[in-house]
Amino acid sequence: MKAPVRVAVTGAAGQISYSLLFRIAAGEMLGKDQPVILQMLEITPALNALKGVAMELDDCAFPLLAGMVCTDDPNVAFKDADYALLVGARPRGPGMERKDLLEANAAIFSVQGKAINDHASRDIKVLVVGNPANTNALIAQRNAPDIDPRQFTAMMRLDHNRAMSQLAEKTGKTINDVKNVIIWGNHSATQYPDIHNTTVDGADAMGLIDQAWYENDFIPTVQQRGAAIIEARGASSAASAANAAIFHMRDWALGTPEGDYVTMGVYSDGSYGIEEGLIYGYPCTCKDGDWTIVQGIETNEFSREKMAATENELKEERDAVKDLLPA
Ligand SMILES: NC(=O)c1ccc[n+]([C@@H]2O[C@H](COP(=O)([O-])OP(=O)(O)OC[C@H]3O[C@@H](n4cnc5c(N)ncnc54)[C@H](O)[C@@H]3O)[C@@H](O)[C@H]2O)c1
Ligand SMILES: O=C(O)C[C@H](O)C(=O)O
Repeated sequence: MKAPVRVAVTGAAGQISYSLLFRIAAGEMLGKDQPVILQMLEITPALNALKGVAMELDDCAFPLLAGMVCTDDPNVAFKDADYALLVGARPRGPGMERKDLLEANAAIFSVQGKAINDHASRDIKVLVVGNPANTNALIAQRNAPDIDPRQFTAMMRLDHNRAMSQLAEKTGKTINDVKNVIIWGNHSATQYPDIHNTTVDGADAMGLIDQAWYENDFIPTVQQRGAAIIEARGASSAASAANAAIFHMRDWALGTPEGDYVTMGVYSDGSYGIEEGLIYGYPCTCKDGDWTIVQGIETNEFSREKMAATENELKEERDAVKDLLPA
């Protein structure tokens, strides 16, 4: 048996975490041979609810669950953490854009970035789920100057999965047939779902659909899917968000399959002309616990315009929280 790793999860009594923690403890994120210690963070008034979640985790008798910590102190939650899933934040309601949450949520991520900097493993892998995820990831990263910025990522995988599923349905194929989808940019309504390099059952995706469906149906459906779920459920996506978090971390830790790539919100190195230092959705492959931005993808004018629009929104969000970004 491997030595246990420490996985910090914030917002651990919230709705996403209720779909997330049990799957992590079951080995679906880091493998069926990897014991985990769950270090769960909540705000003080939610500690009793968190206790209930911990009791249920106990009652599952998961062989891989090697320990649990329940706390309202970020310094305790991130102590020696090897992985951190930053879920705890307010979700949006009907009629809101995700960036409307910036004011409510941004401060959470500066505090947690500092706690990660001071207490976590130097090799920690951080995934930010709480919205607006890319800019919250930027805030956490900038408040953790002693940790490599590449170790802070934002969740774009839900958008990626949504795009795969829409395309499989449209073409009458299965998810397993869809390869190399990209969601460029921000986890917001400006994200750009790009299928110019996608194949479906080996065929070029753009050849299987028409441009009008791509522009007027597919792109807005994927961009607005979070709002559509809120409208239908009366609450933001939870199980699918937890699933995307599991997939993101699993692929980062254990590697992406040969011949496919995934979308991750990662620290821009200037690839594809995007400003360095933004947390931007890029096509990535992962190997040996590290990610690489896929290079050499051709982008046409339509794509470049959309990639720039979502980049501009990320710059605006960054400028709106500049007080929380130490130089
Ligand atoms: N990136 C994505 O694709 C994606 C998908 C779905 C939801 N989200 C976002 O994830 C976040 C959580 O969603 P949810 O549905 O689980 O919300 P929720 O309200 O059910 O749970 C959030 C939990 O976070 C806790 N919390 C608040 N402040 C905290 C802090 N400082 N430290 C620790 N815990 C704290 C709350 O007490 C609550 O239990 C929201 O911001 C939502 O918009 C992102
Ligand atoms: O849309 C939201 O506010 C929740 C989440 O980001 C989603 O995409 O489902």
